[in-house]
Amino acid sequence: MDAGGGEQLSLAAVRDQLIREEDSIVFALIERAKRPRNAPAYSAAAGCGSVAEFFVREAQVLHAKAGHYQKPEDVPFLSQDLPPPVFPTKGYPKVLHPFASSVCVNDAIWKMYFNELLPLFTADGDDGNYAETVALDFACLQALSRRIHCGKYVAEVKFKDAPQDYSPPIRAKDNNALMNLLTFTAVEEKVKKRVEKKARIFGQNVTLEDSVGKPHGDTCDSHCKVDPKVLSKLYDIWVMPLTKDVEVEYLLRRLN
Ligand SMILES: C=C(O[C@@H]1C=C(C(=O)O)C=C[C@H]1O)C(=O)O
Repeated sequence: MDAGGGEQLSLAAVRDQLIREEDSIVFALIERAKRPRNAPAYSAAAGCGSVAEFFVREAQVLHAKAGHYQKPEDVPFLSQDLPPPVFPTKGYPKVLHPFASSVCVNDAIWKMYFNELLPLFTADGDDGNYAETVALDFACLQALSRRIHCGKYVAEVKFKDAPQDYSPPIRAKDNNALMNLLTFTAVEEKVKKRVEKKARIFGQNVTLEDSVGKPHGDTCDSHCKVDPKVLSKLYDIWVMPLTKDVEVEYLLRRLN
């Protein structure tokens, strides 16, 4: 994470990075929405997995060889053993507890994405473009996973800022108390509103005839490439809760 790459890891810097990750998620969903659902890409073929599983496994091998998956927020899907990088990698400052690399909620992200989210923002249908479709899915999965696993940095900063508050529930393994401590409802409300607005702005059709001062409200949402409400729902019921699960998971091991 860029915010984790500098000398000072601060909550403001990590939150700035999360805001930047929103752009990647909104754009990835907009790209995927170009294609219909294309359900056959997700059903297992005889003897092997689906096109989507095949693509993700093979793409991750290539990414790993190129030097990806070295940072704690870059976590592969499908519990895959990956090859080492072919080229020397720069390394990253070790600002997190060593256990950070084993905190992973990608199984939940995978299920959420294919079972719940995809039907909300893709049109019914099958245009046969499965290779392109699963490449777009991979981009969505990676963007979501990266954002959610940045929760490790959030947790580290919160712990460092108030070890006296976090240490007792960590020692007591009190998940609920930790969840309450790390939750900032006002911040979450802003996040939901901002991603909805980003979907509205990034997903509009841009034409040279656009009139200045045209309203960008709910009235034009039906023309957006991804329904802005889907973005706020995605963050509300999946992205933020999973980020907080990562935070709790990280904190529970912070004193080991
Ligand atoms: C990530 C944070 O922790 C929690 C999760 C949030 C999120 O996923 O956007 C926002 C606020 C907090 O409830 C944070 O405090 O910034």
